[in-house]
Amino acid sequence: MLKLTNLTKKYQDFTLNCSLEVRPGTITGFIGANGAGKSTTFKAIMGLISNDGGEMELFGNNRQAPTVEDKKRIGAVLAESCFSGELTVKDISRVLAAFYPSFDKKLFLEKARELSLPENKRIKEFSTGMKAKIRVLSAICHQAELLILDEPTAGLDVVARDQILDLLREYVAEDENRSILISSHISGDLEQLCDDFYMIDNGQIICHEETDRLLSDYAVLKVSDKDLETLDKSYILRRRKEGFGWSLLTDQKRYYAENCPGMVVERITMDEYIMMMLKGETL
Ligand SMILES: Nc1ncnc2c1ncn2[C@@H]1O[C@H](COP(=O)(O)OP(=O)(O)OP(=O)(O)O)[C@@H](O)[C@H]1O
Repeated sequence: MLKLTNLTKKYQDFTLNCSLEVRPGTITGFIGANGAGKSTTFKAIMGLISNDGGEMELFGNNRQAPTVEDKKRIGAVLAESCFSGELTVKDISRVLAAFYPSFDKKLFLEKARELSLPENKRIKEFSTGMKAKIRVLSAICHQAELLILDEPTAGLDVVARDQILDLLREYVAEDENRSILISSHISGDLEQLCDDFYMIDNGQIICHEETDRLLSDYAVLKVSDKDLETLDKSYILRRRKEGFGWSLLTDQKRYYAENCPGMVVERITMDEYIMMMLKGETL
């Protein structure tokens, strides 16, 4: 569906070098700290900025940037983008119907009602959350095969976030070839939604993992300074100093549970994983 190989963008004090793949029928998460390079990657994929090297394969074709036809097959939500403040939901439905032959106006207006978006209010009078909802809705109502979503749930309350996540789940469930690439600072959203995820740090992809594997095989081990000295560290990915000793990130939870009786082996959340990967030391 989408494959980036060493896609490069150079700014004065920042270099992006990104390789990732979004397979048909999957939701791929894209995580990283502020300034890590997520929006730059999304903009490069959509051709909003030129790239300085690398390759992009989109719908099976090598591309420098998506063509007009490619764009009709993509639904995108990019940071800071929104419709003109003068438009209403009804106006937007007309604009999208004119651009996308496969735009489903009935679905759009129906979902807008479900999301409590008034049809005749202008976008400039919308709240931040309402704007976020209309952006996502606009991306999913033209039967796109690929969604590119940069922080689609930013600024939404818990209920609205849940509604958006449901929309995205429905979108993928309706057609097994549809895919999503999504970034979010809310790791719980990604944990619930994504099949796999990439983590980017300072412009470089530092890991790629299946979400199921993260939840089943990764763990945080809690050990004292003394225990750390004698521990088999073959499967330790990161360590962090704590008051009691060390927190250790492993991707071989069972190995330590079986071989180190008495050791505290804690289930990991996406948040802890991100913290360990970004703030922990390698051994
Ligand atoms: N137009 C630009 N000119 C120069 N540097 C830029 C430009 N756009 C982005 N950058 C730099 O590229 C780096 C990555 O920025 P980017 O917006 O991709 O991060 P991000 O991962 O999306 O962060 P956030 O989570 O805060 O949105 C930052 O150091 C930023 O200053």
